[in-house]
Amino acid sequence: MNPFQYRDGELFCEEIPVSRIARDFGTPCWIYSKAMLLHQLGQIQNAFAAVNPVICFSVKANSNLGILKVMRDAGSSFDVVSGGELYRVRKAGADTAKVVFAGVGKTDAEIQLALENQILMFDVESEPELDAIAAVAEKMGVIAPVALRLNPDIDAKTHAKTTTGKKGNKFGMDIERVFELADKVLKTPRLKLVGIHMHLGSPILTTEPYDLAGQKAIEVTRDLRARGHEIGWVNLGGGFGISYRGSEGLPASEYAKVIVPAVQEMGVQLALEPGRFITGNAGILVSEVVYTKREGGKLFVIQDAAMNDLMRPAMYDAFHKIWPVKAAAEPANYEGEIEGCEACDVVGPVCESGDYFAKGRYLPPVQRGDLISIFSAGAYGTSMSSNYNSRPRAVELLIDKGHVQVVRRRETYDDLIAAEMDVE
Ligand SMILES: Cc1ncc(COP(=O)(O)O)c(C=O)c1O
Ligand SMILES: N[C@@H](CCCC[NH3+])C(=O)O
Repeated sequence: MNPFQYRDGELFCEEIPVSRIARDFGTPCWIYSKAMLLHQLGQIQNAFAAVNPVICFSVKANSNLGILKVMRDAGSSFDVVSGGELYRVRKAGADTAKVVFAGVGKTDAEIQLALENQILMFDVESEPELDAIAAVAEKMGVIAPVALRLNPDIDAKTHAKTTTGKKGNKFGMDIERVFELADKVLKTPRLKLVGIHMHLGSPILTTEPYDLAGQKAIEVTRDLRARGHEIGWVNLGGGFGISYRGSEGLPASEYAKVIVPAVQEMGVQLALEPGRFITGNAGILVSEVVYTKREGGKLFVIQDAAMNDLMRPAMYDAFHKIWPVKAAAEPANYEGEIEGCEACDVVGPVCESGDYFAKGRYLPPVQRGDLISIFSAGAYGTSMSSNYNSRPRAVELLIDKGHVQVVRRRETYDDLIAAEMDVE
C-alpha cells in the first residue's frame, strides 16, 4: 500500500491533493495517512498471529498523541524509553499494564512513575539499574517485573549510529552478566524476573539478524531455565526496515518466518517493539521552495523545512526521496541522473552546512513557491525535531478517509518562549 500517489499532475494523500492541504495549513507540514498506519500495524499483527504477541509500538519513532491514539485503538501497546514517553502513552489512554520500558539511564523518578503505572516490564540494561529498580520498589512496597536486556553481539548491518546489539554498544549486557543478574533477581524479594529482551538496531533489511537473535534467545532461555529461572517473555525489540529508496524492505511475514518458530520452540510470550515499520512510510514532510541560487558551480534549492524538522539526513546521511508536489509521476529510480532534471543540493534555512535533505540530487526545474515532498518521513521525523534557530515546530496532520485532522498545531513564537517566561 502507498497512500501517497501522483495522478492528474500532482501528489495526493489518499483522495486529497497535497497542494490543497499545504494551501490550507501552510508549510512546512507533516501529513500522515491513518490507513497506512493501520495497514502496517495490521501486517505485523497478522504475520505474528500464530504466537499472539504483544506489539509495543516504539513511541520514539513517532510520539504524536493522535498517532498513539490510533495505535491504541488498533490494539497496539507501547515501548517507552523515558518518563515523558510514559506520560504520553497514558495521555493517549494506553493500558500501562502492557507497556515495556527500555533505556540505559532510567532515573529513580522514572522508575517510580513506571511502578506507579504497573507496567508490564522494565528492560534492564545494567546491574546498577537493577539495584535502583529494587530500591525504588522496596520504598514503594511493590514488586518490579524485570526482563534482562542481552547484548547478543549480532551485526544488524545498520548505520553505525543506529546499531544497538553489537559488543561495544552501550545497550544491554553480555550473556555472563545476564546469568549473574538473573541469579541476583532470585535473591531480591522486590524483583521478579519475567523474561529477556534484545534489540539489534534499526533499520534491519534482512531476516538473518532476527534468525540469529531467535537462536540466541533459545539458548539463553534454556540456560536460564536450567538455572531455575522462569522465563515467560522474550522481547525481540524493533528494527523492521522500510523502503526509503523504493525497492528495499521486507513484508512483516518474512521476519515472522524466522521469529515465530523460535518463539514456539521456547514456549514463551513474544513482545515486539516496531516503530519505523509502522509510521515511516505513513508520513511525508511538505515544504515550499523559498529560493533557488547558483553558487560555487552548484544549484541550491532552499526549502522552508530544515534539519530542525527532519534531522535524519544531517545525522545519518539518510536517504529520503524528494520530488515536487506538482509532477506527473515519481521517477522510476531516484538513484543517479534523471532525464530533464538537474543535480542540486536540497537545503534548509538553518545556519549549518549540515542542514541539507540531499546533496547532488536530481530534481526537475523548481522555483520560488513550488511545493516539495520529502517522503518516508513518518518515523524519527517529528520525534527528533527541535526548535533550533528558534524555528517553531511544524503542523502535523492526520488524513482519515478524506478528512484532515490537525494532530499538532503549528507552534507560535510564544510557544517557543513559554517555558522561559519566569526569567527576569
Ligand atoms: C529498544 C528499542 N526498541 C525499539 C526500537 C524501534 O526501532 P524501529 O523503529 O526500527 O522499529 C528502538 C530503536 O531502534 C529501540 O532502541
Ligand atoms: N533515529 C534513528 C533510529 C534510531 C532508533 C532508536 N534506537 C533513525 O532515524 O533512523
